[in-house]
Amino acid sequence: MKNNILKGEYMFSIKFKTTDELPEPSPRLIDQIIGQDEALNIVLSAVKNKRHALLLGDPGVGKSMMVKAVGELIEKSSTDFKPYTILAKPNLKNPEKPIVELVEGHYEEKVEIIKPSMVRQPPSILTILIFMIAFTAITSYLMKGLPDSKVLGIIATVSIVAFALAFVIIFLTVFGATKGSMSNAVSPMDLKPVVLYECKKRPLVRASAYNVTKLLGDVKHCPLGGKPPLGTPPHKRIILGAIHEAHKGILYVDEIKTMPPEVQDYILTALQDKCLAISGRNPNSSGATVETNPIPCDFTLIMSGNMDDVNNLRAPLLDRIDYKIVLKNKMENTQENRDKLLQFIIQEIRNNNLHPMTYEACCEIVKIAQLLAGSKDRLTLRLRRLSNIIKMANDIAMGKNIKDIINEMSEEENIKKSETLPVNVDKDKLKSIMGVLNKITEKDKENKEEKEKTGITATDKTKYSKKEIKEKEKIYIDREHVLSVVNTGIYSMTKQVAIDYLRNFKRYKNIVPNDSPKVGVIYGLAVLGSDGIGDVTKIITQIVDSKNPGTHLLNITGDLAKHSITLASALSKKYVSEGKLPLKSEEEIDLNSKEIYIQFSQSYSKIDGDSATAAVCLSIISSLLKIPLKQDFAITGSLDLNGNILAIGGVNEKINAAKEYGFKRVIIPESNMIDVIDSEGITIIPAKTLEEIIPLVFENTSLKSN
Ligand SMILES: Nc1ncnc2c1ncn2[C@@H]1O[C@H](COP(=O)(O)OP(=O)(O)OP(=O)(O)O)[C@@H](O)[C@H]1O
Repeated sequence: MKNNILKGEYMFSIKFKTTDELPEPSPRLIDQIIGQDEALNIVLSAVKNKRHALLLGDPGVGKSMMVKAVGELIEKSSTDFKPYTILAKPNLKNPEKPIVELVEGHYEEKVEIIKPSMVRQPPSILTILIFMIAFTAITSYLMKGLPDSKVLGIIATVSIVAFALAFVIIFLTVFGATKGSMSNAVSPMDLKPVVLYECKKRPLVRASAYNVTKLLGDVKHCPLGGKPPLGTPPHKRIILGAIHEAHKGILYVDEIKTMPPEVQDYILTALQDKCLAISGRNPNSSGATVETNPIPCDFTLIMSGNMDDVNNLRAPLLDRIDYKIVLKNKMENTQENRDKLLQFIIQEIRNNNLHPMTYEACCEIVKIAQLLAGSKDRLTLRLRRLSNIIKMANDIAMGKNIKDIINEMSEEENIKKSETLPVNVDKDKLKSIMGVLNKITEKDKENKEEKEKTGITATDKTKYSKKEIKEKEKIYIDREHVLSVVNTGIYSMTKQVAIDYLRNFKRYKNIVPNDSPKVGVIYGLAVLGSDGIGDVTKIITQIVDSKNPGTHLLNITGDLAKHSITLASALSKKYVSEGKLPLKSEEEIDLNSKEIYIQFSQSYSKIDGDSATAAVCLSIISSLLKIPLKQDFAITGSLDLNGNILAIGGVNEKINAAKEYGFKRVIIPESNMIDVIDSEGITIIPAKTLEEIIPLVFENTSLKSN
């Protein structure tokens, strides 16, 4: 039954031709999460008990989705939640320290009558003028009554100073700045409290770790012009942080890799004190001098990131996170899980408003899920990638392929060109001719497109009833559409680079599958890029007699590869010296005088890994014994010092490469057989030990007859 899963009949527990026959999936996000039951239960329990949690896992396994689903649930269970409002008020004693208050329950704005006595106003121009007149009158009166010229002189000096002072004040008031901008000026409107945030239901606030302002809040600076206008009092310039908006709810911080250390310190303080003051984040702005009182922020913290990102978190913060939850990136390939994958396909179609999918296309998606999981008995849970493939297959089904886009663009280009015709061409006439021509070709194109899509032409449409046309017009995402996404690799950069590399380079590669047997020449298998594709590598060994015996590696840069080839060299020498191999050697071999050269021919990219160990070992044995190797196979497999062939990665990509290059056989480690998804078109030989495969790879004439 397991072997048949790809042929169709046992793929899903439900029979259908297209997904539009299947029941609608649940609209609740929590029911839409597949394959992460364990993690989901822990997150739910953490949130219920107000414990902090850290979600770790590969990209696109559903970390954000899980938090959103939890948010949806808490929103609905907010019956015991008391709404609150956060207000900012001016601090008349110290304007740079505005007061932020949390008001529980429903907040109603009070219309406060502000007495002028509450406000300290700067002297007005009129006051200064009256003061000046009075001062002049008093001075002249005094001057009249004072006969002593010395006293007169003093008074005259004081008057000049007073006049000068008054002049400066008037000058500054009129020309330098407005009254409102003077340091202590407060208009009655500026005394009104400002509502910073109204929270009516248990909040789930999301912020990216790198967005410091969004996360911790800020005080806007007071630029000349712009907003806020010059002279806006500090309490009106406060921006609340996500950390405060999440009070009594959940704060979800993603992208922890990008969280600066000082932000981690602030979060730590907030977790400990359950409140955090806001001050201006930009040290060069006027906001930096403002600091509020500590504002309540009692939240449950959920953070997420990829596994390696955890290294960016400071130990004291990590220590305060109760649950560290690792999400799975694969699930077992059982019928129950394939049904879940089908549920995911239907969800994606519904959530993204896509066309329905045929049964065959769904089967292909399962196959891709296996390929991305790297094994036949696993299905990937990196579902964003699958979702992208489904969306792109939908676009292709709608006829939006790359060629169409280029055609559309060149049509626009043609129209633009016609706009810039030489002056002697009658543009209007040309346009009308082009219009007629375009109409004719458009009709043809329409008919052709319609026929391709629905089997009926646009002109034929008149012959069918509305219901029949609707049925025929329906677009389905088919297997071909899914395959064209996968084959072009448009969902992955590394895959495209690998495809491009192979497309350009393959024709220059000196790979001759199924050639006559050759000494020291063997074909190994590799995978290019992390999401890459398989490739065949020609490995050649040459041995020369020398006084400096040793093994030299060519084209090898990776450390692991270097070590594995040292192992292969040692093991091959051991086999040859012991003479236990079932191979006829032509002559006695003096291993002490052999210098071994191993070349990974035409491999210009960085090579690493140990999956070529078995191939290299066979190649050295062949060269030492001068026995030709068959050329109809490619081989992959790591080796241990006892000659056991060990499992490798990317087996399916490697098998595909051997198939594509036209090899008849491929030898893989026996332990990798569980991973093989598609064995059609090539003979797969599982191997446990090196000795076991010797009769299969060397020419029969070279084998000892026991
Ligand atoms: N377990 C899942 N069940 C159903 N759909 C999923 C699941 N995981 C991912 N998806 C699909 O992939 C999309 C992206 O998932 P999400 O953003 O939650 O991934 P993530 O783990 O937060 O990724 P990243 O680490 O890149 O932020 C979802 O909107 C959904 O369509």
